[in-house]
Amino acid sequence: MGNVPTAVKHCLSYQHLLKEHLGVTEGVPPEQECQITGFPQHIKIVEVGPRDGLQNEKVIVPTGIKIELINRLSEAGLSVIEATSFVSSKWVPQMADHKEVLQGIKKYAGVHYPVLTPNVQGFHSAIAAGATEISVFAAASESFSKMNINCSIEESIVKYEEVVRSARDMNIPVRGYVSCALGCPYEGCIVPERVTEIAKRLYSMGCYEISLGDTIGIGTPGSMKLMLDMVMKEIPLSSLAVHCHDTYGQALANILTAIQMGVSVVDSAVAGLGGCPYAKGATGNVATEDVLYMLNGLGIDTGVNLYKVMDAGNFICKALNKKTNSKVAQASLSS
Ligand SMILES: CC(C)(COP(=O)([O-])OP(=O)([O-])OC[C@H]1O[C@@H](n2cnc3c(N)ncnc32)[C@H](O)[C@@H]1OP(=O)([O-])[O-])[C@@H](O)C(=O)NCCC(=O)NCCSC(=O)C[C@@](C)(O)CC(=O)[O-]
Repeated sequence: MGNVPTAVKHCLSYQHLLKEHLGVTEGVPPEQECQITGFPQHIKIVEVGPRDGLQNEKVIVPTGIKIELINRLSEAGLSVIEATSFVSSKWVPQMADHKEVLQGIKKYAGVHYPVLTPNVQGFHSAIAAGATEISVFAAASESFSKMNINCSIEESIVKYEEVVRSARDMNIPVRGYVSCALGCPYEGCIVPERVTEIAKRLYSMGCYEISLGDTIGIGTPGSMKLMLDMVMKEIPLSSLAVHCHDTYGQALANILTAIQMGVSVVDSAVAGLGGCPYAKGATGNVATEDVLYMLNGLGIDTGVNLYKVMDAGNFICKALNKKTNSKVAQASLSS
């Protein structure tokens, strides 16, 4: 839990809401009574806002703003912050300043700053810019793979094998994404067998963690459970993460389902920023603030200070001239 005091850890929890916002003074259960058994005791949040959250912004965000956002997120106690992506600037112009961002941020002790790399070219650029952890991103949908990275799933796996081999030679940890794990914007339904197969291939080539992406936020607790039931037979639970977008308002329910099944790594984006340039209509990732509020209410430790994440959310929303997508931040701003 680091050195975040308990009072802060539980800020904006159910108890806080009752006492501070609704003025209830009697019968408020102590925090520990809200710790529901059967959940992981600690959840690692992977903050993807600076990359997944910003990559879809049409107006180029100044590099200094991106750097300040990441620094604020580091100060909030997040242990993993996906900083940028080393993809082609012709494909994703918003990430063209990857080198400047990675080199400009303050590197906090104990905080990991992975970056996306689609091929060996991206890997070498990332390493030259000082990356110490990378992610590769495959899809469970053939059409999405073509649209997103201009190659088939099989071709992407061959490229990633080369990236992972190069990374292993340099002791660089690699995270693997499987997009369209609960549905595809072009093909619709994606069967769990396909997701499992791609996840297994990424895991066997050496990815230490597999993040299962509901790219278009179409999943429900039912489809999340079906998919995880199958993937969990092939990949250790401790190596799985969920990456939920909130297009259909199901993200928190899907995350709750996943953590009830023992998943202990959750991706999210500050202020619910985001969307994928190659998944038309997909809205942002689940908001980090909302995930934290739910986990705080369950008495689950994250080591992250919700107030500081909200502050980072206010900062970036102001810079983008946008309203936050976080329900918790909205409620807090209006109270
Ligand atoms: C993968 C490529 C590069 C293939 O793009 P391509 O055009 O097929 O690549 P190519 O190898 O034929 O090269 C063409 C040009 O791109 C350059 N190039 C080639 N590679 C790189 C590189 N790494 N960095 C910089 N430049 C690069 C290369 O140098 C060349 O430049 P030119 O000679 O024309 O001047 C392209 O399709 C691309 O960059 N796609 C962007 C994909 C992306 O960022 N998508 C969004 C992130 S994924 C996501 O959001 C989903 C996720 C992860 O969040 C999970 C979920 O929600 O599901």
